[in-house]
Amino acid sequence: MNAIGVAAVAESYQTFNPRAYLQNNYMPPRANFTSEEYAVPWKLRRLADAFATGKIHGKTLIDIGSGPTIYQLLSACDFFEEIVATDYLEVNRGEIHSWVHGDDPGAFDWSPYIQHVCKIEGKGEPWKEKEQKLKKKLKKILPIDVHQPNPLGFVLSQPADALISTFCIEAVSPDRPSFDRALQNVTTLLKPGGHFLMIGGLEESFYLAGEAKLSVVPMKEEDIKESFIKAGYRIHDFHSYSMPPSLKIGVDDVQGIFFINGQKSA
Ligand SMILES: Nc1ncnc2c1ncn2[C@@H]1O[C@@H](CSCCNC[C@@H]2Cc3ccc([N+](=O)[O-])cc3CN2)[C@@H](O)[C@H]1O
Repeated sequence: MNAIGVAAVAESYQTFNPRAYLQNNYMPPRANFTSEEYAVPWKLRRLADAFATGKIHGKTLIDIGSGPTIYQLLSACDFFEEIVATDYLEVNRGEIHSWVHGDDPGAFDWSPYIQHVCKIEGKGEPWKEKEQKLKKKLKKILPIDVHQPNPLGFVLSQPADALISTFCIEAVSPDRPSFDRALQNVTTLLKPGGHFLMIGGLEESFYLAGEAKLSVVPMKEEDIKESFIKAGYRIHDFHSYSMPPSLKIGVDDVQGIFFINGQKSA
């Protein structure tokens, strides 16, 4: 492991500002729900379609590097008994805790996301029901370090039935070998035969979150596929999205977004 690079990443995250990060990526123009040509509806569609197959379900889903967001869990919540959110930073775990417990008037408003997901899932589910369902299932919000062979420490009782992760591993890995090692580390948390849904940035080298400027290891489509195969996954589905110029707003240099559905070999 590139210990110096990983330490530098950890240092850079000390000034990560969750509110600035949410503003940059989860408010307009990126949070434009009018068409799936925009990034957020594209991501929500990928996740809704993956869970709609009914093939990804079980007792526990772990979200790797949740950040301060919960949108990535909205379509999953019908298919798991419990959902575990994780992040390296207490400030991000605190943002999720505030949303779950509704005890902070300044907490981020995810209702447009919940309404959009209910609409595209087409089950006629009232959005407040989905909101309550997710809050009830989000039972644990744990510290994680994907660079540790045992990313959750020894907290986990048994392997998860599925993993999900959005924009995390490429944004915390100084180089490709570190990315591959981190993917292998988190794969130990998943049962054989379990699915891992990952969304992330393509060809991204940096992003901003308030004072913090974070480095990202630029990954191409083929790099992601190769890393998943090396980590022992069968690739069930892969989609990529190209960032329109209107969404290149200076908060990062991301060129596109990938979605991958991998199944851990039994
Ligand atoms: N060692 C570690 N282990 C686990 N998690 C760790 C570790 N270190 C930091 N973390 C944790 O991982 C981080 C996850 S947020 C990473 C952001 N990724 C880049 C950003 C995301 C984004 C979002 C949306 C759109 N879009 O167009 O819609 C584009 C883009 C592209 N830019 C952060 O929560 C940190 O706290």
